[in-house]
Amino acid sequence: MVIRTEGLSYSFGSQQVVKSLSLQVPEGSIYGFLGPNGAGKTTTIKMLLNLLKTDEGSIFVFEKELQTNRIAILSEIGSLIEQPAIYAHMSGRENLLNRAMLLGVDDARVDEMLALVKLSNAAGKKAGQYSLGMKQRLGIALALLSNPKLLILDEPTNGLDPNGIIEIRELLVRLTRDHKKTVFISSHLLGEIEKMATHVGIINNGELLFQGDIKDLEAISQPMIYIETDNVVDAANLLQRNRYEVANVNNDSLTVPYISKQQMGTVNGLLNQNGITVFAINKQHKDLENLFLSITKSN
Ligand SMILES: Nc1ncnc2c1ncn2[C@@H]1O[C@H](COP(=O)(O)OP(=O)(O)OP(=O)(O)O)[C@@H](O)[C@H]1O
Repeated sequence: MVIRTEGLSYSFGSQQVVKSLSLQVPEGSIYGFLGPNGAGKTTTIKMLLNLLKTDEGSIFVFEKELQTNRIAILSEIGSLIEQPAIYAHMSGRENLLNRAMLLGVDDARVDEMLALVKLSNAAGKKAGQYSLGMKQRLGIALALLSNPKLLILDEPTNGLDPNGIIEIRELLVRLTRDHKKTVFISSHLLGEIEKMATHVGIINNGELLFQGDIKDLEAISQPMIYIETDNVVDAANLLQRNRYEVANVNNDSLTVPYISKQQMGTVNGLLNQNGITVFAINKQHKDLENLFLSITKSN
């Protein structure tokens, strides 16, 4: 494991915000650390980076205990928490050259990193004029300069537009696939993590609710077919008679588990043939809140 924690806990005063976390982050994974705002993600990340001292429990990075191997471990971690430390009056390249000099890294690596994060064309532009997405990518390039094995990113796509999110996602996939990095990324958006993570840890109120392979999460976060109709009662009865598991029944809508496009067509046909008007029918992904409910039920 690249990161392994045991019984990790943290309190701010009397409020315990991280509760006995046992994280397991495999080598080469994109590990999505998922949880709503205030769940304890940033606090956990700060402990992993030795920016906060743990109350209880232990942290192993690259199978070495963090406290007793701080310098060796931290030199192998690149991180981005909150805003990247960027000088607005300097260009992207100057920001990187400046950091390269401080780290004693070869200047050649600066152009390599600019290419990797797709900022070569904007390298001469003042970083203060970059879009939010470009700033985040410059932040990641800065974090990667020293060629760390592990990258820890706290909500790197916060506030980005869809294009900016896609650019970051593609970059992280390239980093693990082509450059053998391990990426630990926090987010409060299930949909975003599902699209790139290989492993997931889900945290709520400081507690780890789920951890495992993304495929295991998919089984729990199964999508639903959302059906809006003029006659919910008849629709529910008809679907149940046909062995569909009806859920979320409201005044004008209900859901059944999604299996395939074909099955969605069959459901639509069944309703229509029985005189039930379907105003809308679509595939609906679970949001984080509904996922919590499913996890709690399946536990
Ligand atoms: N310096 C602090 N002093 C007191 N309480 C704090 C402090 N920092 C965070 N907290 C509290 O700890 C809890 C966890 O916060 P944390 O920032 O770790 O959550 P998060 O999952 O990263 O959420 P967000 O995405 O909103 O940052 C929250 O209830 C927060 O209010």
